[in-house]
Amino acid sequence: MKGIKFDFTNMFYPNIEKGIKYEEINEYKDKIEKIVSEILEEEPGFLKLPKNTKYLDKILDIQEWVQSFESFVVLGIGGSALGNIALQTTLNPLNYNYRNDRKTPKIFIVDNVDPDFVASVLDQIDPHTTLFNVISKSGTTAEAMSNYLIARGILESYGLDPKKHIVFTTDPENGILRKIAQEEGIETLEIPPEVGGRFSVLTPVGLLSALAGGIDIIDLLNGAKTMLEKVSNKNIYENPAALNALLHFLYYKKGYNISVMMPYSNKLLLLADWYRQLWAESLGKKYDINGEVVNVGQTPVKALGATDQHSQVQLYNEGPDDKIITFIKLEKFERDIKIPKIHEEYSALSYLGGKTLSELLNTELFGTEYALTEHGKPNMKVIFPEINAFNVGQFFFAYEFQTAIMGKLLEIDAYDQPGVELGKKVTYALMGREGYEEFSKEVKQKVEKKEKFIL
Ligand SMILES: O=P(O)(O)OC[C@H]1O[C@H](O)[C@H](O)[C@@H](O)[C@@H]1O
Repeated sequence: MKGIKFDFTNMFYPNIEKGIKYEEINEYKDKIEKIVSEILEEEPGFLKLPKNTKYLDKILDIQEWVQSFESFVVLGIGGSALGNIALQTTLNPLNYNYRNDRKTPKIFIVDNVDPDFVASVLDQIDPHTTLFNVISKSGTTAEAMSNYLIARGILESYGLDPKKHIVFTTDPENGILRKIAQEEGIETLEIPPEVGGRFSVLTPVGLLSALAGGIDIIDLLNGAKTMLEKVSNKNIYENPAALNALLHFLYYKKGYNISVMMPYSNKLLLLADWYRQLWAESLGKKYDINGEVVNVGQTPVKALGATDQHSQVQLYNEGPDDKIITFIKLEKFERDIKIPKIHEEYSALSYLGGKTLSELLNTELFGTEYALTEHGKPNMKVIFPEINAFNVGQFFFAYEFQTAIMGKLLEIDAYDQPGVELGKKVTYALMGREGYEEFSKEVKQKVEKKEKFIL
């Protein structure tokens, strides 16, 4: 069958000595059935996306305009950037201005306020031929807003009409971007109110820059749609998202607090960055749904094969039993390189001659998998037959669904992120935002009173 596959072989006992036993899975069979039914019934926002053509139509309507620019610059952060970055690095890695005989803009994603970084992007674009896509669900995030103000300032300094160079992606009603759009007639795409940032890659948040970069967004959504069918299966043994969630949950209960995602493909690497936000913000929670303090969560970590074999794998093999490793394997690379048969006289080199790099890389993956298993460390694999929009759409959707299930298993709200508020509030206060005067004083006093220890 077409699409990605999940290989759980090395998660189970006796392949892994301390591995999960089938009896443990069986105990949760009914619970998983109930959870999957509940999610399908509750239909959290992201669930509706693969079938919703409303947003797709709107984006396709402006395709020609969007692709008439030379540069397309996303200004957003967190859920308003990580999916975009993953899509571009995975499916538009060369980011050419000319691709498949069709002119598509070069995509830049500015997801920080590091002045050196922002300036380096601005150095590369010509405002006359640039479209800025300001993405913010809330329409208040300081990083996205300051970069918007900078972009707008530049446009105005060139005497360019912001309406012709800016498109907003934001909530249909709330936030300052929506207000500006209404007052000034700036083209604006909607983020469905019920879809949170980290679940929004398949909304206009991710789709517009994807389309701009020449990615087949219809295939992307088709992939998500087929995965929705697959993960709607209530039988734990036939539902990869459910089985993956349950395995992560059962290991978590045994002290496996870390989930490493390790693609053996540079193009697929940043799927792991997208996953980090999804898993961390959705599941890292102080309170459960009943308001009890639980302090749960599993720390997502990103690694790259084979690079990190020479940096992290020592720890993964011999360190504490606290990690689950998910490899991402690519079966068919877009290109391959044959290693020349030079130095046949040295056996330390001659074994490589005549092989391909993809053969070497996937053999290394096999070696790492084998070693981890021998060391008794649980590991699994997501297999991409090849990199295409369909498979990437499947991946996004499977992990979103898995996160929803894990949230229910942990009995927490997987869709909020109250833990990020305090830091934001402090920034607002210290940057002088109206209404934060008292809080600013409070913060300064608290910091002053601290016994300092600076070396
Ligand atoms: O899209 P925005 O409203 O600008 O939010 C961007 C990001 O900001 C916050 O800090 C949240 O923790 C993220 O979940 C969110 O994706």
